[in-house]
Amino acid sequence: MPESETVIRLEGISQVYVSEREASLVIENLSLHVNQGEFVSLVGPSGCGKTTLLSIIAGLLTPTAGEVSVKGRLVEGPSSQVGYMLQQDYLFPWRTILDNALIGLELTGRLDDRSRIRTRELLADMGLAGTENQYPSELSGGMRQRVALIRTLATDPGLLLLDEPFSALDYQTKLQLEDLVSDILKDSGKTAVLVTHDLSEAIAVSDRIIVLDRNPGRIRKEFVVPASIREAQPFFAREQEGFNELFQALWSELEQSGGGENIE
Ligand SMILES: Nc1ncnc2c1ncn2[C@@H]1O[C@H](COP(=O)(O)OP(=O)(O)OP(=O)(O)O)[C@@H](O)[C@H]1O
Repeated sequence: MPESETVIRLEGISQVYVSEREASLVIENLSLHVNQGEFVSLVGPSGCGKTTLLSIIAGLLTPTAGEVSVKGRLVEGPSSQVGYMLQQDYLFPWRTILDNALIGLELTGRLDDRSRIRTRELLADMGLAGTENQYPSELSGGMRQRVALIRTLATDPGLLLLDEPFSALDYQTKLQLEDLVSDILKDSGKTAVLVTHDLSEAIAVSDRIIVLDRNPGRIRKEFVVPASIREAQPFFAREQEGFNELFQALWSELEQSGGGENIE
């Protein structure tokens, strides 16, 4: 793979958290490359360092050791190249839906007529036309999470970091949002890293799945999702040949890593 096609490069990453009582090695010597347009999921037992890794890629946390670069640049802090979406929508209750969706553009000094029109289009594309002047409390959980997604996409980041963005949603809404996110990423050629405890979700949306071990966090095993599953929309991916076999293989790895307890 040529250098230019690698979007995320983690080299020898270690993370030690130090508290008053102890120092704990949470991630040890982890290296990972993610290529342009790839959708990679991180799965693993609770506490194996998945969110810590996303924070390091996002530039919110400087690793204790190792190097991280995004699109060939060393990460030294947050960048508008990277969009981060979390399990909770963190919409501001006092701002309207449109103003919530525009906040990233506002904060990065890129709010103009064009970006405002584009954000309104995104709201309409995602079935939220007519909600622009409403407040978050007037919307359902699934609608609010779509607004959070639009807020993340409005700044047009090349890389999306998704930390369990669908886990608080009901099953039907979760499937709809998986399809939506997958379509958007495929159409725009964006790169994404998803943290999830849901193995079916990981298989349905990803090109590659990384299973992590804990104490300390390391890569245990990597699975490439077969083309027939990758090419199907997430909803139909679950019916493809090979889906159940991959689910069993992932489940077995997670059990051995001691992480069966939170896995769906
Ligand atoms: N700021 C911090 N200070 C000290 N320890 C931390 C800090 N953040 C995380 N940890 C610890 O580091 C370990 C990894 O946490 P992290 O949240 O990255 O794991 P995770 O794999 O995302 O877990 P989960 O699946 O439960 O969300 C855990 O043991 C956690 O308690």
